[in-house]
Amino acid sequence: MKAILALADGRVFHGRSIGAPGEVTGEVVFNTSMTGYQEILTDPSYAGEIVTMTYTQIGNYGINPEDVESDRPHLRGFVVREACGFPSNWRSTMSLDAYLKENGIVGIEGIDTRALVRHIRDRGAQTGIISTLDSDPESLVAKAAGAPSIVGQDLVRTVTCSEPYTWTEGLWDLRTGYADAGETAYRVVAFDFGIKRNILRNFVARGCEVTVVPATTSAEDVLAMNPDGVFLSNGPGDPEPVTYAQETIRQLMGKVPLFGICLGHQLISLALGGRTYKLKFGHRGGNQPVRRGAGPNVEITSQNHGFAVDADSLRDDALITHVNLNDNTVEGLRHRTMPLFSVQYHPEASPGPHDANYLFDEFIRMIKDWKSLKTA
Ligand SMILES: NC(=O)CC[C@H](N)C(=O)O
Repeated sequence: MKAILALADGRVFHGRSIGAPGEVTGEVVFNTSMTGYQEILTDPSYAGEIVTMTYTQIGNYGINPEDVESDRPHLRGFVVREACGFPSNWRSTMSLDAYLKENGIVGIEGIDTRALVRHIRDRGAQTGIISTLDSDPESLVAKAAGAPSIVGQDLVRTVTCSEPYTWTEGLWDLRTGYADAGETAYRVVAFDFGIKRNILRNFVARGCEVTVVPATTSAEDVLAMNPDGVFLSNGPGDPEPVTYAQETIRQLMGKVPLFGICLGHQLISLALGGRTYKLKFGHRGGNQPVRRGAGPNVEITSQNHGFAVDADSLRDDALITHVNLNDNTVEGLRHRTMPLFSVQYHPEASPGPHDANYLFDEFIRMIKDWKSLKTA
């Protein structure tokens, strides 16, 4: 079956349908990871986005029920050069195409993804449409141009959990699979703005009793749970309209150690009085170089964000700890007096890289120090 991808600025690509038939609009972005397509499909941060994979063949190790970051795919559409129809992997239980169909995700293959990515890099990420229903390019471009922009929308409300829950699964091991929770020493409350499971697994692996709470939970309710630390998760879309979370974070600052990843980092920055802005085409991939501190230390990181924190908008009480070496944008910060730090990238990255995994240990250290101060 034929499918068309059209961009708001008039560029049109003709290809073949993969996954479900239909028509979807969203922000067209690209990801340069060579592996991890299951994690990308199920990362709630991609809600509202049509994701293009730059790697030429996707689906070659199939789909398994374990390598997921949430219970279902969240992105709006999926664009690949070639969707592999004959996966080879002992863990695979179905093909990419079957998985997309089962979950109602509209996709397209067989287009020149290099041309698409160069276009987005030159002109910027923008709204687009994938359709198997409408074959008129002009009509599709008009629909893409008329689709709502990702800027100004609160997409967190569309992915957050409705009730608090406890998380007990630890990290995965090749021989034994996912670990069970062992003895717990710290109580962590994790805000679900679109949380990825591997973050929760990293907390469990470090002896945390983890309670996940909805995005709209009040500071008062969180403090009533008597946490040793509070985590602010990744999540989709523009951080600016998520004002309720910024207010909650403002109320929690200085009362309990805080750690934020990606959207959580952006929300912390806004709560500190900073500003965020939309990047031209974002950072999405597994090889983004980040400089740590002022010295020569570089981490290769996994990233997925379309917005960034404006360095000039941060006051002196926020110390910029990490910087992206491709474009010098802010990748991490720490407060000079309050127990609080955050990163724009993903220390939990599954399938890696794992250079930044030490950040979970830093949070545990911060919790320990805070606990000993309280009891001193
Ligand atoms: N992974 C994330 O948390 C992404 C944060 C935010 N939605 C952005 O695109 O910048």
